[in-house]
Amino acid sequence: MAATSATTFSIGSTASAGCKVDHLKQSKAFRIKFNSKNYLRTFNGLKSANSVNCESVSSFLGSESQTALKRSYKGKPQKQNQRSYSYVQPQASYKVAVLGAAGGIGQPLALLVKMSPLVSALNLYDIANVKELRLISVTATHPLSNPVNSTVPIAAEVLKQKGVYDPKKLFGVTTLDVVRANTFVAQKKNLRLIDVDVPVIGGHAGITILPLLSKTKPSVTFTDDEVEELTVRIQNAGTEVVEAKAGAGSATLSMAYAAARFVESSLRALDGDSDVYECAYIQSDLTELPFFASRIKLGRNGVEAVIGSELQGLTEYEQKALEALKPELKSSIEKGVAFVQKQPVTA
Ligand SMILES: NC(=O)c1ccc[n+]([C@@H]2O[C@H](COP(=O)([O-])OP(=O)(O)OC[C@H]3O[C@@H](n4cnc5c(N)ncnc54)[C@H](O)[C@@H]3O)[C@@H](O)[C@H]2O)c1
Ligand SMILES: O=C(O)C[C@H](O)C(=O)O
Repeated sequence: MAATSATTFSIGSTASAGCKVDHLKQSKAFRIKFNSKNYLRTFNGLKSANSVNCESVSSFLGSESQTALKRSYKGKPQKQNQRSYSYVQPQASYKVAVLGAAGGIGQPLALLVKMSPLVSALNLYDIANVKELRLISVTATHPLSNPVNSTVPIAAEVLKQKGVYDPKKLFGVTTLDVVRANTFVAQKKNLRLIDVDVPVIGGHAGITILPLLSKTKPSVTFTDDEVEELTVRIQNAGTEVVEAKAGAGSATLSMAYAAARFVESSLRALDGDSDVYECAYIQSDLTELPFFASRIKLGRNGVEAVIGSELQGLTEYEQKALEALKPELKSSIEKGVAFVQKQPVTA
């Protein structure tokens, strides 16, 4: 298997999940190992919404019928007296690597990932304060480094050059936009945060972040002013933090939370949970753009299906915003691809 250098496409914090076998050579500098013996509650605080209501999906694998997917969305039958949380027997068998682990996001992310009962070993990599760099190979990667709209196409091009690109296993982490959308809507409508689910599509910068407020669960009515105010706040939330920190960096703890949630979802999918959905920025044919964030179904092999139904029946405001974001997202994607093409090819 071709080895991918940690330095090749991690310009910040990246969590690579899914190595059940010993693919990841551990850094001498950091290694944490632990085991879970007992039944533990699922990592509920990080669990994304499930039971997606959708009318159409485009399947990555091309084999699932709509009916089969709809059946899977209904979730597992609830046993009588079953409590609202579920139990898992932790396998504690997955290795996770955090690249950029010494950074503002990497440090709290490592702590949160360590809490997952599905993780048996956490390998932390950084170029800061280590004596030795090692090559690692990865089975799935989650770049969250900005600008995500370009770094994902960059990662795709680099992986293509190395002959190891699998579009089903490359995700740009946009979970923070969903976390923010859920939080702001819950505050505005006086709802319990855990009940709120707002899909966010497009990309991860400014107007390319498009929260689909009309698809909010539970069903909520917004005035036009509320839609405008919430949409703009969600789109500018990253800048809000950057400005509040006044030059001392961007969102760290909220991003660590969001990334840990995405890692947990990926591990649950790898472990066979058939009811795992997240929004992520991926190679996509949902629109004319080659990369696009939308809700996806995660499975053992990465992206199992793209949930296209959420792009149907948009409000006029959302439809206009979708058309408006496309040129900007297209330009960011093209910049990413051009950036790689200008680099000398390395072995
Ligand atoms: N996707 C999102 O929603 C989102 C949200 C917030 C921040 N971000 C982005 O996440 C990235 C990281 O943010 P941060 O606050 O943790 O930054 P940071 O500068 O505190 O940490 C980055 C770490 O990565 C390390 N690093 C750099 N190059 C490396 C390499 N080649 N291999 C291994 N480690 C390397 C650095 O030494 C540093 O410790 C930034 O690009 C930021 O813009 C994304
Ligand atoms: O890192 C940034 O520039 C902002 C970040 O992407 C965020 O959404 O908080």
